[in-house]
Amino acid sequence: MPTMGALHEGHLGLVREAAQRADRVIASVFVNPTQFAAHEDLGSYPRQEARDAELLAGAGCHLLFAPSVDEMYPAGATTTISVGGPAEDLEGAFRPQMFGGVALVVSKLFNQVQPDVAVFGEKDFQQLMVVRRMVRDLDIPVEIVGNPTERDGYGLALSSRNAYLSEAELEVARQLNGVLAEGAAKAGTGVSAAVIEREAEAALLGAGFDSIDYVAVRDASDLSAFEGPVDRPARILAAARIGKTRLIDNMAVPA
Ligand SMILES: Nc1ncnc2c1ncn2[C@@H]1O[C@H](COP(=O)(O)OP(=O)(O)OP(=O)(O)O)[C@@H](O)[C@H]1O
Ligand SMILES: CC(C)(CO)[C@@H](O)C(=O)[O-]
Ligand code: BAL
Repeated sequence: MPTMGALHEGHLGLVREAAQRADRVIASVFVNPTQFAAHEDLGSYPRQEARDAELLAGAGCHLLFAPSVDEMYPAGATTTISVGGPAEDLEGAFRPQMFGGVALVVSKLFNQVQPDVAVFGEKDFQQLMVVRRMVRDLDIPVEIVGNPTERDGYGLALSSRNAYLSEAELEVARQLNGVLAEGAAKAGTGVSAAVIEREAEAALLGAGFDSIDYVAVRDASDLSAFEGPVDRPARILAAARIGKTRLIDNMAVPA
C-alpha cells in the first residue's frame, strides 16, 4: 500500500482492504520527489510520520516502510519509466512529470517489497489505470486492487491536500462532488460528453473555484474520449483549483 503519508480514513480503508486479502500488510510513506514539478508543493506537503505509524498500526498494518530520499534514489540512478497510453492526458497534461515519477517509485516499491497484492484508491482514478497498465506491460507479478473513494459527510473526497483549505475554501471544495454527480446524471439523457464537461466547468466556477484544469467524461476502461453522447460505461474526472490548492475527484458514469 504505497502512500505519501499525512494519512486519513481514505488510506486506512486501503489498509483494511489489504488486510482482507493478505496475511501481512506493508504500507510505505514516502513523499516522492520525482512526481513533483519544481513549482509544486513538495516542500510544504504535510508530513506527520509518528501519527501515520500509529494510525497504520491501529488499522491492521504490520510494517511501515518510510525510506529517505537518498535510500530511494541513490546518487547515479538514471532509469526512467514512461507508461504512455492512459498517462498521457488529464493529470499527465497538467502535471507532465507526475506519472513518470509515480511509475518509477511504484515499480521500485514493488521490487523492494515483492507484494502479492497492491491496493490503490479510486480517488486517483487515472493513477490506478496507469499502475495497472505498467504492471501489465512490464509483467510485474502483482494484483492491483482499486478501492472506492472515502468522502466526508458533505461528499468531499478525503485528501491530504484538504489540510491546505481555509474554512471558506472548504465550503467551495465541498461542491465539487455534487457538480460531478450532476454531470454523471446527464450522461444517461443523450447529452454529449463535451456539453456535460462545459456545463460542469461553468458550475464549478459559479461555485467559487478559481480555475479549472479539466472536467472530462471518459471511457471507464481506457480513459479514451467520447465523440458524442456517452454510450459506454464512463467516468467523469475533474481537477480544479481554489487559491493555492489543487483538488481532484472523479466518479462512475453509468452507460
Ligand atoms: N479519499 C480516498 N479514498 C480512497 N483512497 C484514497 C483517498 N485518498 C487517497 N487515497 C489513496 O491513497 C493512496 C495514497 O494517496 P496519497 O498519499 O497521495 O493521499 P491523498 O490524500 O490522495 O493525497 P494528495 O492530497 O496527495 O492527493 C493512493 O492510492 C490514493 O488513491
Ligand atoms: C502512489 C503514490 C504513493 C506514489 O508516490 C502517490 O502517487 C500517491 O500517494 O497516490
Ligand atoms: N495523490 C496522488 C499523488 C500526487 O498528487 O502527486
